[in-house]
Amino acid sequence: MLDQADHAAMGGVPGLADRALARAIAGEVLRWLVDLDALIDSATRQKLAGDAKARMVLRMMLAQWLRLETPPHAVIGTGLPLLDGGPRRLAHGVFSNLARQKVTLPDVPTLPEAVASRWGERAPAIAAAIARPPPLDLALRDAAETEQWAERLSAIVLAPGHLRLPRGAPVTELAGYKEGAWWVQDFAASLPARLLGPGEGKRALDLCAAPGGKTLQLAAAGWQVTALDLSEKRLSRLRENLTRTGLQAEIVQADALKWTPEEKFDAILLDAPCTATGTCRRHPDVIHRIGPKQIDDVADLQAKLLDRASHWLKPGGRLVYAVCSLEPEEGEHQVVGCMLPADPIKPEELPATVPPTAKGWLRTDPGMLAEQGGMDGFFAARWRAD
Ligand SMILES: C[S@@+](CC[C@H](N)C(=O)[O-])C[C@H]1O[C@@H](n2cnc3c(N)ncnc32)[C@H](O)[C@@H]1O
Repeated sequence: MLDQADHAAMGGVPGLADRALARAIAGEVLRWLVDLDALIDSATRQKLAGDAKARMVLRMMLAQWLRLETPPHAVIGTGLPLLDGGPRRLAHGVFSNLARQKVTLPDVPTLPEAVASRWGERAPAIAAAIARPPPLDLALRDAAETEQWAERLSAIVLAPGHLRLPRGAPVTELAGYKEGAWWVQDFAASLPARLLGPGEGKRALDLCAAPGGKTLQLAAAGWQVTALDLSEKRLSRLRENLTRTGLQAEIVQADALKWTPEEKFDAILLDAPCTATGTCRRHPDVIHRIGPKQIDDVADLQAKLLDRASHWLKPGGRLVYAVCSLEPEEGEHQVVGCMLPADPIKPEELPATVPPTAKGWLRTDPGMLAEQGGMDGFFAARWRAD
């Protein structure tokens, strides 16, 4: 969602540096929204409406000063003109008052109450992970070259085939980008495809495949991949990724709720559409945008997709269901509805830093791997057809 808004909003912003700054301000406002609003409310006699333009501009000004370390006079110079013909004096007074008091933000962003109660005891670690944008993770086309690429890119190794670089690295200028030696993929997002093992030329369906991080992984692991997605626009990114990496997959644009395969598969990866709350470090808009209604709607779609996919396996074939969501309704609750025999994940199938749960599922949280910059929240489970 933030990416879509970004695309629409950036139309009138010339220059890469200005766009990066606008994106950084939006990201910081979304991460620290509750705390920024508390500061604004502490300095106004009458509470500003939630959607008042003065509040919006003050949030941006405070985020620039408190998070992006822009000096107050520069913030005033760029922020107040946004309120020309409006409550400019009010905003000036509020900002100057807070700057004089040298207010600060807490170490960890405060989550909206409903979100904190939804995430329960996991909430503090997730909130801490939201405080900073995440580092850059790369999945390698050839895991045997892990050490070599780690050295070339000055990266740390998270697991065979997966590297981490500091955030802000210019992706298209990094060694190996042009020749397609790697693609950008959060470490947690790389785990579900690992659960299908090597392909040895057998057929895999990547259901809900675009923009294709997991298609690339499956193809690189030797699967003969059919990549299906509803969105032609997102599939065009999958095509670009295949071209850049020199990997291959058959691409199908279709609605998985209507499509039926002509032949069954040895493996299916259903990376279902979800609320994506597990990506809150990168997309902090999900903290404010997702609530029970969005969770219910998507859980309904996930159940239908899982049911359909469970009929498309050859005997002995394996199905992995995955979502980048932190919500049990999309993960733990969802999988109990699948009628196939469970195929619990074994510890030796995953990197030691992310062991499976007692039930043999995968559950990651943004608060895991905290020292190295966290990871997306993912859930995955696996079944094997009789
Ligand atoms: C979580 S994303 C997939 C990410 C992808 N697996 C990857 O690793 O890059 C979910 C995808 O489901 C697709 N989708 C949603 N509803 C669908 C449907 N009814 N049939 C097929 N694809 C659908 C969306 O277009 C979106 O690309």
